[in-house]
Amino acid sequence: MERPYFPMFIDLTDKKILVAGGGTIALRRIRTLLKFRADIRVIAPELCEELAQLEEGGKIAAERREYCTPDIDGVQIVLAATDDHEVNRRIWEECRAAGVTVNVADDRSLCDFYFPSIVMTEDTVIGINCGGEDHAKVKETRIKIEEMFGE
Ligand SMILES: C[C@@]1(CC(=O)O)c2cc3[nH]c(cc4nc(cc5[nH]c(cc(n2)[C@H]1CCC(=O)O)[C@@](C)(CC(=O)O)[C@@H]5CCC(=O)O)C(CC(=O)O)=C4CCC(=O)O)c(CCC(=O)O)c3CC(=O)O
Ligand SMILES: NC(=O)C1=CN([C@@H]2O[C@H](COP(=O)(O)OP(=O)(O)OC[C@H]3O[C@@H](n4cnc5c(N)ncnc54)[C@H](O)[C@@H]3O)[C@@H](O)[C@H]2O)C=CC1
Repeated sequence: MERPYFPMFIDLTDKKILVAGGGTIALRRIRTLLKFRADIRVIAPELCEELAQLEEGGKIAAERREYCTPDIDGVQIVLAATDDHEVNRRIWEECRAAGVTVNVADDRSLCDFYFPSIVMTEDTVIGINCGGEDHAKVKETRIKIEEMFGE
């Protein structure tokens, strides 16, 4: 690994998280974040069906419109997960300028942190990452660990 990132286990219960984008990747990541009782707001012109259900169930807040700059005010963590590279890059620039921690799903070079793959048991949380270099290996490793725990 050329540039390993430090795995830091943080309390999400007091953090506001903004997710720009409401598609497949946003959904996968929000499902993970909800296990850690995060406070999540989604901004996207279109939300996939499952995210709409999470909104109806009161699990997340959502607004159906394009991302705009004031959305990052008062937020601690931002996930840029739209399908528009320019928008994701603009979000990164604005978060950088405002000192907000940001992850950009379509560009590993613009990630303050990588989104981990997670195996969670009753008393253990295992985060997996390959330094941004091998998404497939992260997934394989997650499956191996799940098998180890009999999940
Ligand atoms: C660097 C990182 C930054 C970050 O986003 O945080 C990143 C970046 C990128 N991923 C891309 C593609 C894919 N990623 C996956 C899967 C996962 N990717 C995840 C994490 C990360 N992905 C971060 C660290 C990873 C590491 O350490 O290597 C996981 C663990 C977590 C999660 O996403 O929930 C999850 C596995 C979860 C599990 O199964 O357990 C699949 C497969 C699939 O979707 O099934 C594909 C499609 C196939 C392929 O390309 O391999 C692209 C190109 C996008 C494009 O083409 O536009 C980029 C952009 C780039 O590399 O610059
Ligand atoms: N890091 C990872 O693991 C992976 C990342 N990707 C990347 O993630 C990104 C998202 O992919 P998917 O979720 O599959 O796309 P998708 O097409 O399912 O969803 C895109 C979402 O972005 C929203 N969107 C578009 N313009 C927007 C704007 N201006 N403001 C707010 N929201 C906006 C759309 O309304 C939609 O909800 C892509 O850039 C893709 O390349 C894809 C696969 C894996």
